[in-house]
Amino acid sequence: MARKKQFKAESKRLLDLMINSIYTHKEIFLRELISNASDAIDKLYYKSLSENLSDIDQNAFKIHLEIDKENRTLSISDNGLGMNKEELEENLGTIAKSGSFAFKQELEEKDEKEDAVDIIGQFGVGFYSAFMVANRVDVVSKKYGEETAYIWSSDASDGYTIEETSKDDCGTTITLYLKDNTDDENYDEYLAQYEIERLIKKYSDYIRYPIEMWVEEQKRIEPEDGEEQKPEDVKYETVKELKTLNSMIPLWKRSKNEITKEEYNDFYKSKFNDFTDPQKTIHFSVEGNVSFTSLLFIPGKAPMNYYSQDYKKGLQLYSRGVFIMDNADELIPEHFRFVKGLVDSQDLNLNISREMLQHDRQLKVIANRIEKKIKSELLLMLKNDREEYEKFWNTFGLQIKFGVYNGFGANKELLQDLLLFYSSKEQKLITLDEYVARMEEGQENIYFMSGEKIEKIDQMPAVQKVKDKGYEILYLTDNVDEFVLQILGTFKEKNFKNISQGDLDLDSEEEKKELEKKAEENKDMLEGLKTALGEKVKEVKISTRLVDDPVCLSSDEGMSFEMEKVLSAMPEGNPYGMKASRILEINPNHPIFEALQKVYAEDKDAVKEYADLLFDQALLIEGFPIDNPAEFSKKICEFMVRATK
Ligand SMILES: Nc1ncnc2c1ncn2[C@@H]1O[C@H](COP(=O)(O)OP(=O)(O)OP(=O)(O)O)[C@@H](O)[C@H]1O
Repeated sequence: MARKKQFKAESKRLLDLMINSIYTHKEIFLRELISNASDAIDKLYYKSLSENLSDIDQNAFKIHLEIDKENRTLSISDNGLGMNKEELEENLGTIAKSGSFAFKQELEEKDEKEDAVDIIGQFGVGFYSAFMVANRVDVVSKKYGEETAYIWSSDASDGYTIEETSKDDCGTTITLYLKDNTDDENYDEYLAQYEIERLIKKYSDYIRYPIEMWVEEQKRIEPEDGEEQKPEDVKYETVKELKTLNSMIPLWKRSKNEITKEEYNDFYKSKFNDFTDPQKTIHFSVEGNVSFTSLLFIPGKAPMNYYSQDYKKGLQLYSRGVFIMDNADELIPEHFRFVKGLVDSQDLNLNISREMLQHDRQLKVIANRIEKKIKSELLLMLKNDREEYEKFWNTFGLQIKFGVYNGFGANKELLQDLLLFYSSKEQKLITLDEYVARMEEGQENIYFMSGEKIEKIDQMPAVQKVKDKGYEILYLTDNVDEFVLQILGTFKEKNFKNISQGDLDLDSEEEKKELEKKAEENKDMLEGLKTALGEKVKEVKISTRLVDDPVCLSSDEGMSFEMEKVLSAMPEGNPYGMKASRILEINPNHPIFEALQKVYAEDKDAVKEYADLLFDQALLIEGFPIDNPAEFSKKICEFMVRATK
């Protein structure tokens, strides 16, 4: 009879804690046991290399899973280094004692580089996660090079036993006696082949040794005569076969030039559930204080839920090929939230459950490198493949614009070179850099005009004058555009200038004098128009920005018409009633100006009707609703009738 040894008192408490508190998901027990098996094989592999062992066949290394439904057990076997009696006692009898960690340290002390092995274990607790799903665990182990095998057995509550047993080859078999099902928990699922397959794919797909299991699959029975069969005649048989459940080598660990575009695309589509090929794949490794490999994708299409709260940004995280978490949020900045992909690093500080990262410096370093890499790849695309970049821009440009605006412009320096706006001159999208590079001599500002559509903006009265001067204008059609330019403030020391706001200052000294004279001569009439319009306008003045059109509205610096419209369109409305100032500008070179002068000279009050009509016209041109459309229409008709009398 084996002598029963007791867990130390603290160990018992710790074990209880382990079983009930460390992990959120019971299913990770399999990940932990597979990782241990892989570590054990790594150790034997290392030993065989360093001691030149001829009886070790490296191609035979494997992990084997077995489901026994009758006895409700699941076992995990490896042909790794195994443990002798002392090691079983040390490693499995002492919680938080990691033989694997000690092994790794030993190697490091010997200055043997870590890449010889890729040991996963470090805390010395993973094994006990088995007790989350099992009420008894047997560990049969035989150490390489030793004669005797031992069985360690425990039901967690009442200590453990170690006895001699027999085992042919070196390695370890861990058998879990699954707990009885409860109302909340169905432990039988760990006896289901598909569930085990799913868990291996999810957590242990890139363990570098084959994980095998006998599986039952339905196979079609081919007719003997080889003839075509009708679907209803097709017969199936259940076939048992030994199947390797994991892919072993992660795509990102393979050399870049060996991977085809198709492989990348297929990987992306299956991993991130997309039907469309990614627009861009970025695969890179960084060596240094924090080493990592990253495989990133810019999707070809924005996901359906991209602009909703359901969308979760973040990258998948692997540590030494073991899946740690989905959507590691800190790894990707908000302005690149469309990027999907993963990071694999052995330098991460994981918390004990390996379900979370410690929020530490390493993580920041990785996130920084990723951000820079995405930016530089986008810039390269912009430079070398404009068409591709525009495709990207049409899908995710809005996100970049929000990125500039958000956080009071904290990321504007990083993102400003990625911006595109429509150019009046080129009639296509251009960068701010391109705009500035071809500014006319003496041109001080980067001109822009906002509106609903390019064609509409192009028709706006104020646009003509700037165009006539030979200056390029950026046409802004997204709500966020003006806010973006406002937060940028300047670009390459050039100011942004809204051509419907403030003084454009495009006239020569002579022209200015001429206009001042006209304003002085018509001072009374302009005041009369202002009085007629009352509070609706801040001022009525002679325009310096109109060429062919009779009137336009302009605003002071500060709030622009476009911003007012954006605020009013917000779900909560424009709560503070913030409005752009309205200045009615009249073209002194338009026949309407002469007509006004004439009417004013004959009957000062008659000018009021003209004032209302002109103001309503200006509102309509600017895309604002008018107060009284019926009245407007009536007046137009009256004028038309009058004109024919
Ligand atoms: N299949 C196995 N073959 C050989 N040794 C094993 C096996 N499983 C566990 N061990 C030994 O038991 C120790 C404790 O395992 P446990 O899973 O609790 O911790 P760990 O793997 O070292 O660290 P972590 O908590 O990070 O997983 C391991 O370090 C290893 O020395």
